[in-house]
Amino acid sequence: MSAISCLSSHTPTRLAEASRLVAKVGSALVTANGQGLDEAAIGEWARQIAALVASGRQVVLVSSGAIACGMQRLGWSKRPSTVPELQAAAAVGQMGLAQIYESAFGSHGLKTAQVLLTHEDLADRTRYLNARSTLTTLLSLGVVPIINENDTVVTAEIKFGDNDTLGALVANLVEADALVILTDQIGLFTADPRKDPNATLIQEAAAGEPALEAMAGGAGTTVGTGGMITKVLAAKRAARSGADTVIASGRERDVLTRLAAGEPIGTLLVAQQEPLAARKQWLADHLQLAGRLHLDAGAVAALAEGKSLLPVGVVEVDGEFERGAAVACLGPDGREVARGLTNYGSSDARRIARRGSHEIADLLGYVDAPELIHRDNLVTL
Ligand SMILES: Nc1ncnc2c1ncn2[C@@H]1O[C@H](COP(=O)(O)OP(=O)(O)O)[C@@H](O)[C@H]1O
Ligand SMILES: N[C@@H](CCC(=O)OP(=O)(O)O)C(=O)O
Repeated sequence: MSAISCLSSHTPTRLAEASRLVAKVGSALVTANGQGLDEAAIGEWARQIAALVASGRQVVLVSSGAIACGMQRLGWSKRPSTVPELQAAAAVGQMGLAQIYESAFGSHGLKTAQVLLTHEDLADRTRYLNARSTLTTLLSLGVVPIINENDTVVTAEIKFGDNDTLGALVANLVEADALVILTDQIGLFTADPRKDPNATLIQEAAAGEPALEAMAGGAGTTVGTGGMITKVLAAKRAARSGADTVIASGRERDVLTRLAAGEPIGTLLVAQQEPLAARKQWLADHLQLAGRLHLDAGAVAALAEGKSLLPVGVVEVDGEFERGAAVACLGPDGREVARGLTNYGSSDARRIARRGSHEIADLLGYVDAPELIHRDNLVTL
């Protein structure tokens, strides 16, 4: 049996016990492949989510489609190439999304809340905690939060871009039990089925299994962003907080309610690790880091054993950063092995790199801490 073959596809899945779910619907689905918002499909998901809420579950919906909807409202047949035009389309289209969700859920007696997030909102610890308490309050009030990226204010460099990543970060933020990614395929295939007619569906695998990344390709249409690779990586991220991920077709009849009843549909990517502590989770979810510390092999081994990072194991420091910044720790092969919040800014870190902790006072004239990164502020990857 290969590492990615079915584990237990005929037994009810853990989704049957999931009390908090994040469902993500992709651009291609929401907009019927860019042809304007698919009201019938949106009505179907709203009906199913209303049934889940009525049964005591909490559901967060991450919905794409602002840019595609805005393009249609503005009468643009081609996706614009400039960032301000894309942002303008998103601003126009987000109104369409909000309107349609409000009325679809309203017809089932449910209230919705619009939450637009950026990468920076989730990287800043205070804003992250604010977003978390707002979302959990909305859920406890029985409201369905509808989340999208705040496309209008972000620049290309700091965009989530695809909403799969955003869905995973939201699943971690609210500590969801499951992330359900609905798309235009019935699941993850061994290769892109648009290109390989012999591709077969993966029914179940471990989230984070490296072989999955080799199978997953890019977006299938010009409307979608990211494709399957971002979904596979999203499952890996969501697994860090213990959430299982399902990739399934949003056009499958009653897909959400059947999944929540434990029925195996699409591809189930099972979280296999113990959930990280909330603070470490936040650290692991940073998409951008302020600098990079190059470690020697001994330091890499020490981190793997759960120890703090001492300056003696750091051979080089890249970037300019302040004390308290989130930085990457790279092994001798250049791979990121850990990340953490540094006790020293970059210029001091350079001065104490390769030196024993007892030398810090002489080198800097002060000692903040004997470690460059304390193990409580460090997460290994
Ligand atoms: N291994 C794979 N299995 C299934 N689909 C794949 C695979 N690799 C690439 N794809 C493509 O990913 C597309 C879905 O991603 P995307 O276009 O970004 O949609 P969405 O807007 O739902 O995120 C599919 O239409 C398919 O063409
Ligand atoms: N935030 C963008 C969505 C980005 C996007 O298309 O993502 P995806 O649904 O993952 O292909 C929008 O609303 O247009």
